[in-house]
Parts: sequence; C-alpha cells; structure tokens
Amino acid sequence: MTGQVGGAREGGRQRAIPEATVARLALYLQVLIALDDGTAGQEIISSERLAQSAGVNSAKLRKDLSYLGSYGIRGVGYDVRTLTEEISRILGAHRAHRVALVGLGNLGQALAGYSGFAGRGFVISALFDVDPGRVGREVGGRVIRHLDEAGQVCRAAGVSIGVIATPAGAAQQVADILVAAGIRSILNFAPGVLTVPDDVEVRPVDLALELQILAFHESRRDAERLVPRVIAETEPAAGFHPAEPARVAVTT
Ligand SMILES: NC(=O)c1ccc[n+]([C@@H]2O[C@H](COP(=O)([O-])OP(=O)(O)OC[C@H]3O[C@@H](n4cnc5c(N)ncnc54)[C@H](O)[C@@H]3O)[C@@H](O)[C@H]2O)c1
Repeated sequence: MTGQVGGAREGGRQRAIPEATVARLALYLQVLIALDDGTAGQEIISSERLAQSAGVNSAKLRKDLSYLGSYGIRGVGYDVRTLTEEISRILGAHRAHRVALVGLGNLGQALAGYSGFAGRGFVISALFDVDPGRVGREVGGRVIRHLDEAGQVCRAAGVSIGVIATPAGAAQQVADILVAAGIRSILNFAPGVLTVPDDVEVRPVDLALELQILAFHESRRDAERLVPRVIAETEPAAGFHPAEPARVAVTT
C-alpha cells in the first residue's frame, strides 16, 4: 500500500496527494454536502468555517485544498458548488462505484443495511456468503448469492470494490476470488494481512487499532495534565523546609 494516491494534474502530470489529505478531503466533502443540503444554496464558505466544521485548522485546510489548484477567493472564501465538484472529481465520488460485500454475518448485514453509502457514491451491488442458511436470503433489498457466483456476478454488475467481512480464516480465499473476478480495490474488515497482486489496493479496517490510538492520545492528555500539577506541587512554597519531602500529585 502506498502513502500517496494519484490526484490533481500539474503541468499535465498527476500530482500525488498524501493519504491523510485524501481522508481530510472526504471530510470536507461531507461538510460541503451537508451545507449544501441544509442551507439551500449557500454559495461561499470561508476557509475558517470549513476548517472548523471539519475539525482541522485553517492552515491545514488551505494546504489540503492547494492540491486541487486555487479555488479560494482571498478574503472571501470558497465557492461551495465548485469546491464540492472539484473534491468529488478528485476523490472519484462524482461517479458511482459498485461494491460487492462478502460475509453477511453481524457486520456484513449492518453494512448491507446502511443507507449512507449511496449518498457518497457507493452502491452495494452484490452480496456473497457460503452459508446455505444465508444464501438466497435478502438483506437491504439484495439477495445473498453463493461466493461461487462472484466472478460472473461481479463482472456483470461492473463491481470495482470488494468488502470482506468474513472470519479471518476465510479472508485470503475470498480475496483471491475477488481478485480473480477483476476487483482491484478491497476493504478488509477481517483481522490479518492479505496477499494480493501489486495492482490490487487493500485497505484494512481495524476498529481496535483506532481505539488503541484514542487510548494513546487519552493517556498523553492525562500525562500532560499531571505534569503541571507535579511542578506546581513540587515548587518550594513560602516556609518550605528542605528536610520536608516534596509532595507529588499521584493519580490512580
Ligand atoms: N475491523 C473491525 O474493526 C472489525 C469489527 C468487527 C468485526 N470484524 C471482523 O469482521 C469479520 C466478520 O465479523 P462478524 O461478527 O460479522 O462475523 P460473523 O461470524 O457474524 O459473520 C461472518 C460471515 O462470513 C460468512 N463466511 C464464512 N466463510 C466465508 C467464505 N469463505 N466466503 C463467504 N462468506 C463466508 C459466514 O457464513 C458469516 O455469514 C470477522 O473477521 C471479524 O473479526 C472486524
């Protein structure tokens, strides 16, 4: 997996966009779409307001948007429609992407029933499982097909993205089948690393990892809160006696 993705053109060549910027562009697009829906025709948005709504600072926002070219009007802001279209174009969100979902258990059924993908340009077009108790059933208005049909169904439906929500032990076999069906982009919820050809992009999703990152930031914040207290409480106060041990704040 690369840390950069192809993006805006510069002098006829594609200018690579860092992955973190791509993630934030998706966030800006979400804000812009909500804004367009909610305010019926707001035309201009300031970089400060867009940055604040997306939870980033204005400097970072301007740097991110610089990958698109210059769409801002200095001192005024960004044209909402133009910026929405441009970010959509860069993210490929201006056209529908057909998605196949494999593994219709707890997670797969929740994903298949989620209505929010369509508004972002993702259409769940095919569902696959191998459990005879699930194959033939309908989830989110689609019938679950047997994985053996994946090649034929995915090609016929023009599926370009596969989502794996099977147990870890089945994920590699499922990935191989999706790749053989012509799919070059895979979102993998199953734990573990998949082996795929170089031209296939796999994005692992690991909520436990995200929670660990949150926990890390939380313990950093706790440590930062503790340090000023330690300093304050160890500073010699008036009447301090050198033989007296310094008091240090301890949180449990
Ligand atoms: N990444 C995350 O943050 C995250 C969060 C929750 C679950 N998970 C993972 O997602 C996966 C699914 O979790 P779940 O709770 O929905 O499990 P589940 O057992 O409820 O569902 C798994 C489904 O996969 C199907 N399946 C099994 N082998 C298959 C195969 N070879 N081909 C097609 N389908 C097959 C089963 O029949 C079942 O319907 C697990 O690997 C789990 O660890 C990941």
